[in-house]
This record gives sequence, structure tokens and C-alpha cells, in this order.
Amino acid sequence: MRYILKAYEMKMYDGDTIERIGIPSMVLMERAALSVIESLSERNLMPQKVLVVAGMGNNGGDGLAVGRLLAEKGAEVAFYMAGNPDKMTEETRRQLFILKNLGFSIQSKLELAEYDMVVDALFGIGLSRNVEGEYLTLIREMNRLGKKGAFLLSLDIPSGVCADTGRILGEAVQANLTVTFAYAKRGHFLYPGREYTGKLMVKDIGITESSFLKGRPGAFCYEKEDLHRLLPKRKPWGNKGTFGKVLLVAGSYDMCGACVLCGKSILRAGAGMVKIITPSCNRIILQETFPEAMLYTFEDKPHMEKVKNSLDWADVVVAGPGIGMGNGTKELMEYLLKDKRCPMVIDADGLNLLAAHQDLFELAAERGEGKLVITPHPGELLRLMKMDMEVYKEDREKLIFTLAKGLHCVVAAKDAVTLVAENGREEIYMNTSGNDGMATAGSGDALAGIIGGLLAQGMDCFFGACLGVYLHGLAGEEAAGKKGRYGMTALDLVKELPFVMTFYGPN
Ligand SMILES: NC(=O)C1=CN([C@@H]2O[C@H](COP(=O)(O)OP(=O)(O)OC[C@H]3O[C@@H](n4cnc5c(N)ncnc54)[C@H](O)[C@@H]3O)[C@@H](O)[C@H]2O)[C@@H](O)CC1
Ligand SMILES: Nc1ncnc2c1ncn2[C@@H]1O[C@H](COP(=O)(O)OP(=O)(O)O)[C@@H](O)[C@H]1O
Ligand SMILES: [K+]
Repeated sequence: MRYILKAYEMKMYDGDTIERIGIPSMVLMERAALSVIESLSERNLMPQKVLVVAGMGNNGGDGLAVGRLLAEKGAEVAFYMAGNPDKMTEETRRQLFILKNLGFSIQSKLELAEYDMVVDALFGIGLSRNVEGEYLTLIREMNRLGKKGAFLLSLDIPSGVCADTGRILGEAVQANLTVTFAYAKRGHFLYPGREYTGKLMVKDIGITESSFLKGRPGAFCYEKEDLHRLLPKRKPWGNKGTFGKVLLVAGSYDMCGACVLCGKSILRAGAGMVKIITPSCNRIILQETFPEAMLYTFEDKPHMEKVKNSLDWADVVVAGPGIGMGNGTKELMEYLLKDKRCPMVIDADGLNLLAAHQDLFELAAERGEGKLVITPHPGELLRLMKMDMEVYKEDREKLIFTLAKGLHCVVAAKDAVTLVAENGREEIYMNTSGNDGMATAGSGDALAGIIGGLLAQGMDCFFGACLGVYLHGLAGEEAAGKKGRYGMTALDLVKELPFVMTFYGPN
């Protein structure tokens, strides 16, 4: 698990480390610069001819120190500084003083020579508005040198990327490598900033969790090493009941695939049994393609007595994939929602039904804490919130928290970076696994199934949803590794899930 910070959080922990703990800021800066040299040597990158482009803030100070250390290692280093020297921070002023004492000079005009590395130290997490004028020209110049073959190394964050949102404030450096200090920032993972970050390396510089006294970071993500402890432990003595029974309400006349993709994901995630409620037109297909599943198929509308029996049997309900919005689906959802005993995952048309019928929305909200996970994609989220795309782009996180509060539930809001929030919990999970190959029909059905399968094994709604999202992305990475991002399908992803869980898991 690692934290993903906003700029103000980083500044708060930075400040605490310097003021309360007592590590001088110049020590942190030297460690930051040393960690950059270490990162380069880990990647076998030792440049000969380097240009450092530094701003007046502390990011610029980092850049001057990195340049000095590269020169110590034998590189020919040119320095250029932009901005008003009156605004130079104390630490950066000190770095400049050191450079001058060592005989280095700062170019008064940017020399357009050939460089094999450009160190981008123009802006770090202090960037607060759009870049203009000379800054804009410099960012373009760095990118031009990058296109000509120079390696673009950004310190902390590519200049021009907003550390909190990943937005591009005017224009940004298209880094090959970003070395960031202490913790990753949101802008490294949120698009479009993620595309500008290149390879990300996070380096320890002495700022630690002991500085979290005034508040913990608001976002975290998982890493592969975490799976060992996160996956539900298998019980060697267990039987199929031990690992959980999932009732899947999915599919309709023209949509059987959702039953298969979601149902298989439930079992592949480790649940013991799955029973599918679906129209009878899907029965033969399911029996042939998915013989592990039990079925209750119905002709016109389901008999509620049969639904009740299935609910009594289930430990978890997954409802919505491919059910459509017609013929009895509202009544079915209403019946499922009224039975509040077991946790429920609602996806796809299940969510569209909640959006279309206020009484269903209210029933869902009445299930109470720890009983509901919803997995909307952006369209479903906006339908549920009755908002338009502009609001989503403006403040997606706020929307997600509002929805979690309104439904007293866990929201796994799918997108290229899926976020998971829970009513009453301040921190948000920010997913870093996956790729654009997952933008393929049925991939969302797989996610609902994986989460259902994890809940069936006893996981709590929030952590089950976070883990499900992470595993889903990892399985997507494996599928892309084998089939490529163009041609991989949702079923390819589902097939990789057991590998991901076994390879990184505890068994
Ligand atoms: N001791 C410390 O505080 C440490 C700080 N570190 C570095 O310090 C950086 C943060 O330093 P700062 O807070 O000085 O911020 P930056 O170095 O990111 O620069 C911010 C400066 O740029 C100005 N600015 C912001 N947006 C602008 C725009 N669009 N156009 C023109 N000027 C603009 C601000 O007014 C401010 O003067 C981190 O990213 C990291 O690289 C590291 O050295 C680690 C230790
Ligand atoms: N560019 C991307 N990077 C990572 N994950 C993605 C990307 N695009 C889509 N995904 C993931 O793929 C899934 C798509 O789900 P969804 O839109 O519900 O598809 P469907 O309705 O076809 O099942 C989500 O889990 C989403 O997070
Ligand atoms: K930078």
C-alpha cells in the first residue's frame, strides 16, 4: 500500500519534518538530489552532456543540486534559471551560492546545444496557475530537445502538471522519467498528468509517516507486494460453502454474455458457488458455456417465491449486468433491495434502474452501511447523480463522495483511474493497475463479479471493492501482455485472474 498525496499534504509533512522533527531543509534537498542520482544509476543512465532548467522555487534548488552531483560524476552540465531572482527561495539561493563557489556559471540565455539529458526543475508541486511567457517557451524547448533525443528527467513532477488533479496547466514537460520525493502525488496517476510522467520512481528522502500528526493522506493505492496480505486466506479444511455463495441476477433476452463474464469472475475470484437468475432463453447457453453455475431461469417474470429461496441461500448478491430495464426488472430489483441481509453489488442496468426510479434509489440507501457496493462507469454515475459531464470533469472526487453519502454505500467509480470511496471514510482508493485494453465490452461485468467473489469470502465492502478493482486491473495487464491492448477481450481478462491471484497471492 502506498499513499498518493496532494501538494498541501506534501507541504504539511515537509514542514513538519523540517520544523518539528528538525531535519534541515537543505538536508532534505541534498537527499532528494542524491536519490535522483541513485535512480539514474539504478537505470544505468549516466549522461555526459546535461542541461538543467531550474525555477526559483525549491524544485529549482533540487535541479541545481542534481546538476552539481552529475558534474561530480564527470558530466558536462549547463545551468539555466528562469524567473524573478527576488522570488528565489532561501534553499535555492543557497544551492546557487554553492554552485558559484564551485566555479559554475548560470547561462544568461538558454544555449541551444545538443544535450543527452535535460533535467526539468522548473516547477514542482508549487505550480499554482497556467504557465505563460518564458516558462511556456522553456517547456516547449525542453520537449523539443526531448524529441531530438535528449532524455527528459523531471524532478518531483513534470513542470506544467498540476500535482493535485493531473491537469495540464498550459503545457507540460513530456518526461521519460520522473523521480518524486517521499510520496507519489495524485498528478502522477491521474490523466492527463500520468501520460507526461513517464516512468515514475518514488524515493525516500527522510519524510515519513511520523509527520502525519496533523492528518493522514487522503488517498492510497495498492501494489503487488500487498496482495500477499490482502487476499482472503484460503481455509485448507473449507468446502464450497465456506468460500461463499453468490446469487447473480444478470442477463436478458439479448444479453447472455453478462451472466457468463460476471459469473465466471465470481468463481475465478475464489467464491465457492454461484447461482444465476436469468430469463430461460439463456439456460442452454449457460449450461453449455458455464456448467459450474446453478440456475433459476424464468419464462416471463421471475416467481418471487423462487427468488426468495435463492436469497435465503446466498451470502452475497450481485445484480444488474445485462438485465435491461424492461419487463419486471424494476419489481425484481425492488424485491432484492428489500432483503437487506447480505451485501449486494449493483452494476450496469441495476444502477440505471436506481437512476430511473427514486423509490429504488431510496430502498438502496436504506440497506445501511457495509451492505452495498455500486460500480458505476461515468455514464451511470452521472445518471445516478442527475448531473452532466462538465460537473464530472470539474470535481469527480466530490461527486463520488456525494453519491456514497446519498446511498450510504461504497462507490467503485470506474474509469481509466477507478476511485473507490465509502460513506463516512475520508480516504479514497485510487487505482493504478490496468490499461486501455480494458476499455472493451464486458470488462465492467467482470469487475462486478470479482468484487462479489471477494465479498463472498468474507471481505468487507470497502476493502473488497478496492482489492477487486486492483486485481481486475492486474488481470487486464496480464491479458494485454498476452493478447495486446488492441485485441484483448473481457474473457481474456477473466482467464488471467487466477494467475494474478496465485502468482502474487499467499498460496
Ligand atoms: N525542503 C523542502 O521543502 C523540499 C522541497 N522539495 C522540492 O520543492 C518543490 C516545491 O517547492 P516550492 O514550494 O518552492 O514550489 P516550486 O519549486 O514548484 O515553485 C513554485 C514557485 O513558482 C511560482 N509559480 C507557481 N505557478 C507559477 C506559474 N504558472 N508561473 C510562474 N510562477 C509560478 C510560485 O509562486 C512559487 O514561487 C518540490 O516539488 C520539490 O521538488 C525537495 O527539495 C524536497 C525537500
Ligand atoms: N483506459 C483505461 N485504463 C484502465 N482501465 C480502464 C480503461 N478504460 C476502461 N477501464 C476499465 O474497464 C472497465 C470498463 O467497465 P464498463 O465501462 O462498465 O464496461 P462494460 O459496461 O462494457 O462492462 C472498468 O473497470 C474501467 O475501469
Ligand atoms: K519539475
